[in-house]
Amino acid sequence: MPQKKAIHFGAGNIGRGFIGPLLVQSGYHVVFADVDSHIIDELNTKHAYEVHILDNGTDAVKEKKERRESVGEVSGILTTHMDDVIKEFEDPHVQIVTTAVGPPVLEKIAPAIAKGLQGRRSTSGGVLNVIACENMVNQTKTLKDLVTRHLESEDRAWAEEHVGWADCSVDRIVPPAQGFGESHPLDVGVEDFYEWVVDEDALKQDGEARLPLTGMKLTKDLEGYIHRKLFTLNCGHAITAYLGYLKGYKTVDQAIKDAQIRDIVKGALEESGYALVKKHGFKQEEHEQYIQKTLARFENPNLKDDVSRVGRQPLRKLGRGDRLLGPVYLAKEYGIPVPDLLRGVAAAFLYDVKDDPQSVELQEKVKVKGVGGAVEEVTEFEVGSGENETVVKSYEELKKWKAA
Ligand SMILES: NC(=O)c1ccc[n+]([C@@H]2O[C@H](COP(=O)([O-])OP(=O)(O)OC[C@H]3O[C@@H](n4cnc5c(N)ncnc54)[C@H](O)[C@@H]3O)[C@@H](O)[C@H]2O)c1
Ligand SMILES: O=P(O)(O)OC[C@@H](O)[C@@H](O)[C@H](O)[C@H](O)CO
Repeated sequence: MPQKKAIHFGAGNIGRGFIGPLLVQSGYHVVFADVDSHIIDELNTKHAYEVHILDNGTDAVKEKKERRESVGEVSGILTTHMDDVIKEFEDPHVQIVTTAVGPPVLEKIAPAIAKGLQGRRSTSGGVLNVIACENMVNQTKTLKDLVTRHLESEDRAWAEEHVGWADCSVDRIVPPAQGFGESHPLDVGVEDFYEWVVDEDALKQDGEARLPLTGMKLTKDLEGYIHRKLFTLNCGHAITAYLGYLKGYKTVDQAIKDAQIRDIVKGALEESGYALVKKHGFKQEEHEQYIQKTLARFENPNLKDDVSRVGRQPLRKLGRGDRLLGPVYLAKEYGIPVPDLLRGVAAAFLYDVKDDPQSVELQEKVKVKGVGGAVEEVTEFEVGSGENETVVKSYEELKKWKAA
């Protein structure tokens, strides 16, 4: 039987280090679609690479042990070559389309996906599931809306019947590849832990295209999983990065070892945790273990994860439903005080990195409107409100860390 295929947009860290390998383990040939011609050329020359699992167990660290997994059955196309994209979508062996390009890039790949779906319809292609693996709530629904704008009504009707659009929660820390040598540009280093949870009800389950894949969990309660991950792992990660930046640390593991930073991060995760337990009915004890496990993941020294990667795009991270304000607003619903979460929000306003356009934009807002005004605009907590005042006070306190 000919091999089933997957198209994955974004041959970056999470694409090569997590989603691609799980698709391959599940028997798919993975066609990576990216704008990076160097990576695409390498994929089409080597058709294989290695994932280095940078275990953070004590012995492994001492002995610099690492496990490796070989990933074969991969190739690449450029998203700028529309004919190649359409040809892949027309291939009846393609059953799943995944993405890991970053939330702001979804609108850029939407026209290519729309053209691909038009081609698939015109060649009477079968059922397809699309899963966007981006760190945001409703990422695949967002992609569906963006793609639908490029479809005529008959194509839309076909897509409603033939395409499943499933949101998900995707979790594995994958920093940019480092130290594998110039002759291994596709290799990537990852942590051992992973979790990929997909909204079961949104999938089109049909014949060969049936899911889950190896390593994928299906759920009917995706909101609980995505909130737990985004408001714990990503929340703590972002606060560690912003506070780490203020103290001049380069990596997340260095920052989380600092007692002052750890106290704030732990406090923030406890505040967020009380809200998550109330909202989703998690068991308090199990959630505390989840927090402990999360902090241990940040400590992994082998990942060497740069605070600038984790802190990237602060305005996105300060979005109303995202990792910082999401738990703040959730806690507010239950009257839970959130001083450490608001310290984390304040730290984001101090993140001043010239080659990050969102950091530059945020600093400009602070310059033009003052801290309180900028906080009001971004967080929707009005000047004079308790939350706004707490963020401004924390901002002034944390500013001294930078000066020190
Ligand atoms: N790295 C992680 O630890 C991790 C974990 C979970 C989720 N995520 C999420 O996965 C997504 C990707 O993150 P990453 O760390 O892999 O980033 P990355 O920068 O390593 O990878 C993104 C890839 O998308 C490609 N790309 C950019 N524009 C494109 C376009 N127009 N068409 C096709 N490809 C394009 C880039 O060339 C790059 O290869 C983000 O949404 C992130 O939040 C990352
Ligand atoms: O990818 P971002 O910018 O949304 O967030 C940065 C990190 O927190 C993130 O990539 C984590 O490493 C990942 O979410 C772990 O599953």
